[in-house]
Amino acid sequence: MTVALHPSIDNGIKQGSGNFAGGTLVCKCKDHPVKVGIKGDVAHNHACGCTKCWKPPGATFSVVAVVPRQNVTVLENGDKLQIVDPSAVIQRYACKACGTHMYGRIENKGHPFYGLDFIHPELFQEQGSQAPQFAAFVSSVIESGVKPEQMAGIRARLKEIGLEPYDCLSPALMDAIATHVAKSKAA
Ligand SMILES: N[C@@H](CCC(=O)N[C@@H](CS)C(=O)NCC(=O)O)C(=O)O
Ligand SMILES: [Zn+2]
Ligand SMILES: [Zn+2]
Repeated sequence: MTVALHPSIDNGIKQGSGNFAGGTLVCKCKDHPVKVGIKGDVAHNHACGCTKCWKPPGATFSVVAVVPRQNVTVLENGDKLQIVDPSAVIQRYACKACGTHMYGRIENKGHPFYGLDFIHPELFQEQGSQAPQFAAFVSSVIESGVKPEQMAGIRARLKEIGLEPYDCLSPALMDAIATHVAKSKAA
């Protein structure tokens, strides 16, 4: 049986249109859903295996991307949002009723990713946003109950659908973080 990763990638990666103008993220509530407007396309879309990123029921991975924080606007029913863990680096705003994470924000101005919000593109009501590019924090799925002996199959399946598996972030993002740290130390 094929390993289930996430419903939006299990049947193969659907490429983005390349000119996604933005759209609206909608939570899973039937009544009064939270709606969040996003300007422009997402960047660095990826599968994340960490325990903190929101996943739909049954998924092993989250699918998460970033957008500039000024491109994120709560449009409707923002009173239903609450921060999941105020002590986390990424403050994830989730719907109190259905649990869906609508956006995650970094408030530490010294953080390498300050200025970028984390969102889940599967919540767009529109099609065409950037496709996932790689898989991050793959070994972390073990913390959610995946057996270590399942990891070879999971990594093989990620590669099969075109997502290179990494146990932290991709080399490009790890280099960006290290560059930020080096510059902060030099300053
Ligand atoms: N192994 C840990 C990794 C958690 C982690 O470091 N997640 C990354 C990727 S989302 C991160 O940047 N976390 C910051 C945060 O969650 O606030 C877990 O699965 O809980
Ligand atoms: Zn909801
Ligand atoms: Zn994560």
